[in-house]
Amino acid sequence: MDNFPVVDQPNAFVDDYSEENALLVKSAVGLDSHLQKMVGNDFDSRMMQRCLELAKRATGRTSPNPLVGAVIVKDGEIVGEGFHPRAGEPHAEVFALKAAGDRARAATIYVSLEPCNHYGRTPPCSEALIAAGVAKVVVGMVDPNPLVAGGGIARLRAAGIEVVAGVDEEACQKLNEGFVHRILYKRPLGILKYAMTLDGKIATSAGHSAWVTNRDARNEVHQLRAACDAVIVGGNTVRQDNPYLTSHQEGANNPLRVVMSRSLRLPENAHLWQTTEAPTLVLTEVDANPDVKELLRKQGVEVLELTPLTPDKVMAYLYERGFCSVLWECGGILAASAIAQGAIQKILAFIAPKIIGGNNAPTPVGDLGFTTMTEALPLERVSWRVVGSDCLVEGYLPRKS
Ligand SMILES: Nc1c(N[C@@H]2O[C@H](COP(=O)(O)O)[C@@H](O)[C@H]2O)[nH]c(=O)[nH]c1=O
Ligand SMILES: [Zn+2]
Repeated sequence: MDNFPVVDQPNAFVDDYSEENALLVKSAVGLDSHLQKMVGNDFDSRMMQRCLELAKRATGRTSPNPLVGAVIVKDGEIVGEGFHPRAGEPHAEVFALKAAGDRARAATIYVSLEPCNHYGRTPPCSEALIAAGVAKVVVGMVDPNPLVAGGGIARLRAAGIEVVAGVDEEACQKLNEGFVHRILYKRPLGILKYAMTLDGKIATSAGHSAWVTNRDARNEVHQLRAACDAVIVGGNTVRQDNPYLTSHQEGANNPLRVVMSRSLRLPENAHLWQTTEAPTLVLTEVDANPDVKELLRKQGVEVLELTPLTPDKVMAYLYERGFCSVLWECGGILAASAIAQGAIQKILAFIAPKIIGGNNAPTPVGDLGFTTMTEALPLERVSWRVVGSDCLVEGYLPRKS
């Protein structure tokens, strides 16, 4: 399944694309002669799904840019593919065009995000598509970036190219929800993830939390981390759980591990400082213990002072750092503060069918100051699915007006 040379070596294939590779890709997508006869939405949707598959090859590596995939089809055959590997490198369309060469002329290109129309770190893809002589462009979603925002589509149409927009739009939007949020609100998308028992506890009253969920759910969390730019915990979580916060997957992205600690009462030896597969950033306040700062820095940990250290300030800082999505894996007190400050938009709650009891056992979200049920935050766009023996509930917090 993984043997697409054009995909596994995104940059190499610019020069390396061969007829043989084209055939490999073609058969991998299942474009046999009977599928070549598919027309209209089924075919468009299939090609857009392929774009998304390609885009995901760069999961966690493109911020502040989006994940984008492109496929060029000529006479029912894929003649070029590409994806955006990271910010500063060519866009998906450019890789696909290089791969297709002359075969791009009069072809259709599928791209999961509207082609850009601006000179950024790279020249506009709209002009590259016009120069290559493509006949039709099928777009997944319009680019919310004000530098593009429909301008790419308009430019292509003005050049006489047929443009179809909105194919599998929902899936395209979902893949880049962090990028879209970043562009619209000038903050990374905040995702609060927690694992609780059926009676709403994240640990026993003695603080023991390994493990609430089953292995499948934990694997899912690792994948989630690989798709995020940063993961945030508070000092308490470091002291109690001594987590790694990595994606635990060979070759996958690891997020920046962020610890928020005003007091800097942190253990001298923690997995976070002793593992090097992912960078660690400790955020604290200006007057925090200088000895601990020194000790952390000596262990290769980046230490920064943000005073006052609040969730919104942290998200503002991570936005400046170019991040699109940030995973909050903190305890209830920090989670409540992050929700109250609007630092969290999305909730992922793993629910394990276990009962732990205990009046003092911690819960996923601390006090929000609500006294009546009418104040409860109603999640929107809620969905749930079974992950191993657990249930995963996903939803979005309403935006404050
Ligand atoms: N990565 C990507 C696009 N990204 C668009 O271009 C912006 C970044 O431009 P630049 O700084 O030049 O890389 C990014 O914010 C988004 O609006 N566009 C596309 O057509 N295809 C791509 O593969
Ligand atoms: Zn572009």
